[in-house]
Amino acid sequence: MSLDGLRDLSWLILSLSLFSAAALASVATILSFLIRRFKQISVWKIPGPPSISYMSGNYSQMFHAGASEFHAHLNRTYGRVVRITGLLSDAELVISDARACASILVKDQDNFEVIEWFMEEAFRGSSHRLLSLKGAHHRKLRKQLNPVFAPKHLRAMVPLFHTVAQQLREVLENKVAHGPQEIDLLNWLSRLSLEMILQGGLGHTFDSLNPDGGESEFGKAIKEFTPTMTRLIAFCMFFPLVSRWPSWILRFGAKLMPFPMIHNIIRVTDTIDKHAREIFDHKKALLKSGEQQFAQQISHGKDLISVLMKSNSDASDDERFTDEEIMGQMASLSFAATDTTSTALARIFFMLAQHPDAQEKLRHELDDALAVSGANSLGYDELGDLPYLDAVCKETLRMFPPLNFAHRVCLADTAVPLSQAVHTAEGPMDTLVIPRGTAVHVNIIGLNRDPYIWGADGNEWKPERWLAPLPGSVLAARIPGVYANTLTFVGGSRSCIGFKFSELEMKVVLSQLVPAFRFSLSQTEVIWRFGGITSPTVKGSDAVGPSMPLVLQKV
Ligand code: HEM
Repeated sequence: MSLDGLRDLSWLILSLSLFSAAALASVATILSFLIRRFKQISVWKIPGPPSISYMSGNYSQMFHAGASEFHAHLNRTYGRVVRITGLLSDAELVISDARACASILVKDQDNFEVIEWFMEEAFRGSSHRLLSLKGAHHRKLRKQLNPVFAPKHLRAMVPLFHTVAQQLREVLENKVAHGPQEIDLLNWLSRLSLEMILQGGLGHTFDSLNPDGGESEFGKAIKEFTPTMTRLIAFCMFFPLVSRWPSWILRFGAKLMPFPMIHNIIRVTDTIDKHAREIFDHKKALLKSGEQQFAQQISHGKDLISVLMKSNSDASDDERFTDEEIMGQMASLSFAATDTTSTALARIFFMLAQHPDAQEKLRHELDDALAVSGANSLGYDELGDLPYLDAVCKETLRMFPPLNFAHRVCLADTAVPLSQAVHTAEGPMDTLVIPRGTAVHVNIIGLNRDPYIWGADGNEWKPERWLAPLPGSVLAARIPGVYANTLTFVGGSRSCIGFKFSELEMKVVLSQLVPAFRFSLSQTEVIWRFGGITSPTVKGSDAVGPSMPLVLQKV
């Protein structure tokens, strides 16, 4: 056979193989869908809202900026277990039943994969990452990482937190030096939270609180991460089908897809990775140069990644983090820590502005504590001993969790017990059988406000509820959360690793700003919009993005 003939034959074989592989993959996908549809018959019996579109089901009601009202409607009308319709009329579940949440988040957690981290894994370039890992590998790395967040390391971080918070205090003092001013506080809290995790988490700075400086490329990418990810939730139904594929294939396929939001997430994660690598290389070089050089970092070597790198040098081979894993950690910590904490802080200041009495009470408590300490800032134990400060944080995080949902996808058919039976047309159902591939939205805000748990005033912001013993119904519910009987930081091995870091950061910032400024609502109406993280926006200014004007006045 001639050379040309051989070439034609190999092309033919290659084309046929590709065609057969594509045909097989399509048949497998369709079969998997059909099997799931069949298994989902029991899920369809669960009451839920009518679908409004064959293509997108209830997604346009569930995941748009004004969706909070729809989420509350689901709880009011259908209760703690609600069936909604997803993409291509797939059945999905929205669950705030405490026992079911305990099964999904803790007991049977290996059967319920985190959609966001999974997607992060799919779209990131490097072959090693940390918090996007699953099952045993995730548990192993999480176990190794937990000590980095131990109280002794957080305690050492308090002076650094105060320095950053004081920097913000000075910026704001300059702004209100000649009288009360309306200030977009969210903008400053976002810069502050970024700087806190940069300095406290990574031992680095982008000088984010410089009033003359712009936003860093890293900061922009961090801000874009969660909203971009949330837009991708519609694709979650396909993940169980591809979850075992290597990430380089997923990434290659994702680049070929005609969806700008997928290209966006690749760009965002690449940018975060690029900066994480630069910061890591710098830290590694310092560590090599010796203890003295390492301590010259902005955090004096007390940041989380420095602690990890130092303990890593002494770790045994099988416990040692690879460089790639440390970098993956740096990226994950940065985006997990920034917008969550800044919007939580923004909500606290907003509530204090709405409730001047509570603001005054908090100011008194902080002023008294400062007077007793005789210093210009409160230490770790002093901050931990202030009951009203604690109550304000807990109540705000209960009523307004920055993340309304923890999204999961079921990886294996699972029987999930319920605290309270669901009433279907065919009678009560006290165990849910969730088929593989079903998306499950753990309804954090629904459980945090459940009137059967928290009482008839569960929907009201009342810090005082934390100053007395909690009602027996709260303890009886056995809420599987790591923080204050709420799901704000969820529970199980996937719970928020940084919740104590975040709590401490919030308390430090409140202790610096509340004694210095009086906060009141401005004439401009602020509304809170759902979008992965619930954030404030000026009513009618959709294009401008999140912002929260408040009036600040020197005390
Ligand atoms: C008010 C602030 C915060 C809130 C409300 C919050 C909430 C959460 C929630 C709900 C999860 C679980 C998501 C899921 O399972 O679907 C989570 C995970 C995580 N958070 Fe936070 N977070 C906050 C601050 C922080 C901070 C400051 C850090 C780092 C210093 C951090 C680091 C992480 C990491 C690394 C994970 C993944 C844990 C894992 O998969 O093992 N978070 N967070």
